[in-house]
Amino acid sequence: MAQSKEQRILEFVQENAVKGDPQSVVEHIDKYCSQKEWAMNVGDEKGLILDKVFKETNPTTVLELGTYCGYSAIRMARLLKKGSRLLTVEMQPEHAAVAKPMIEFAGVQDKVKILEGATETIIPSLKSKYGVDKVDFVFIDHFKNFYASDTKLLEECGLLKKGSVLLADNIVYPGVPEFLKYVRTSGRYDCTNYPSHVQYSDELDAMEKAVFKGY
Ligand SMILES: O=C(c1ccccc1)c1ccc(O)c(O)c1[N+](=O)[O-]
Ligand SMILES: [Mg+2]
Repeated sequence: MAQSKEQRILEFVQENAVKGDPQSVVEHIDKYCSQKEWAMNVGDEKGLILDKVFKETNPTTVLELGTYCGYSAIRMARLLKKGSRLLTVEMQPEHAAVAKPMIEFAGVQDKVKILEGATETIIPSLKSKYGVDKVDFVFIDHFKNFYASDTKLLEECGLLKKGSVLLADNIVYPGVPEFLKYVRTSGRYDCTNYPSHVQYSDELDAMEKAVFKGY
């Protein structure tokens, strides 16, 4: 069977990056995806925004919606303080099958757990099945049509606390208008927009930070 783009990215990392060095893995994914084949990792420019907001939050419990090849999970895990954990949800098995060895190659497998399945199923199980009380930081980067419904689901499941930070990718491209309207008009979030560009491109994009104000 022909190799997928995601498998080619993994192979490039395994053959060129430094094993056990998450920064090297991140840099090599960016190198491949900027020079060889575009891919929907959050990328280097928006990755710096992710780093900044993540460091400001200094989270203990992190949730990611949309693992893809593991780039942003590895990027966040390299900044995670001791004793913290990152749960990342991926619906597509073929992506999870690449992300797992990618995360292991980066050496962050003890901090990162991939949850395979649909967010609408997994989010309601986080407390009972994974022992989550509240999430401090949520990076939202999965199916664009699910951003708004999954944000409301996080609220309904009691997973957010006053100060929980949501950071959403793709505010401009492909765009998430329902999510943006909800977080900006519900009265439940303090929002900040971070203009940027589509990964590995000059096209405009942005990220949105939405800080939960409490129930
Ligand atoms: O939807 C796409 C997309 C659309 C068209 C072609 C390829 C990807 C996309 C583009 C940039 C992203 O950062 C991203 O997260 C996604 N995504 O699918 O989740
Ligand atoms: Mg994205």
